Amino acid sequence: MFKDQSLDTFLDRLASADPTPGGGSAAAVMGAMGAALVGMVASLTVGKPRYRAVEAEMHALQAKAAELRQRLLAAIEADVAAFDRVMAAYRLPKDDPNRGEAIQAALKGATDVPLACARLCVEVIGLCHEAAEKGNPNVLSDAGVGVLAAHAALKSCAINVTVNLNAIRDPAFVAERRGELEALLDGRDREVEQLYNHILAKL
Ligand SMILES: Nc1nc(=O)c2c([nH]1)NC[C@@H]1CN(c3ccc(C(=O)N[C@@H](CCC(=O)O)C(=O)O)cc3)C=[N+]21
Repeated sequence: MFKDQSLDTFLDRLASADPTPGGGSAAAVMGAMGAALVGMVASLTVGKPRYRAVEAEMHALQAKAAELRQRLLAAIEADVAAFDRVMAAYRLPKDDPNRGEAIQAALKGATDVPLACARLCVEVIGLCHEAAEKGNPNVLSDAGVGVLAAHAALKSCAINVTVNLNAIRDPAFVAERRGELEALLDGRDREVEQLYNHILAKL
């Protein structure tokens, strides 16, 4: 399991010529890192008398961040499985009558994994706002790193969804997924840029 490997081993495998883990798994790692940074802000806020007013919210934030981190960590593995299936389908003999269908089915799976990951990243970005606004100000910069990581993850998921959709021949599937992706991305650059600038100004 990739998630149980050391960071060093994971990065070696990412850098290798093996197709997986690929950019899809890297996106999930970035998202998980964003969630972990929200967790850090919440952990450094709870239990301190100075932040008693936000104690309950910070506990909830901590729990939500932990859950999202767990789900994004699972997406590392899910993306490996989904993209391995794509590679395996492409490697079927060219004259195999099932090859085309196998590729299409695999591409759909390899689209839905990063799309699900994108949804989680949008949630992490939402949590970063709360961490920045109500968390311990000593770690405001960490909330900033978290939102940038989650945003990089979201946009990376969008790249993988898009590249796969471009090879899918089912117009209804493509339109539906593209629509959801656009909704997830809508206004996000501006939102993150604003939070980033707000954080920078308060450091
Ligand atoms: N959910 C998802 N996750 C991904 O990680 C993902 C994705 N979708 N969609 C597409 C991109 C691109 N990507 C590649 C990785 C390795 C090769 C690769 O190893 N190519 C070899 C050929 C390999 C072979 O044919 O055996 C080469 O170019 O020489 C290609 C493409 C992963 N992506």
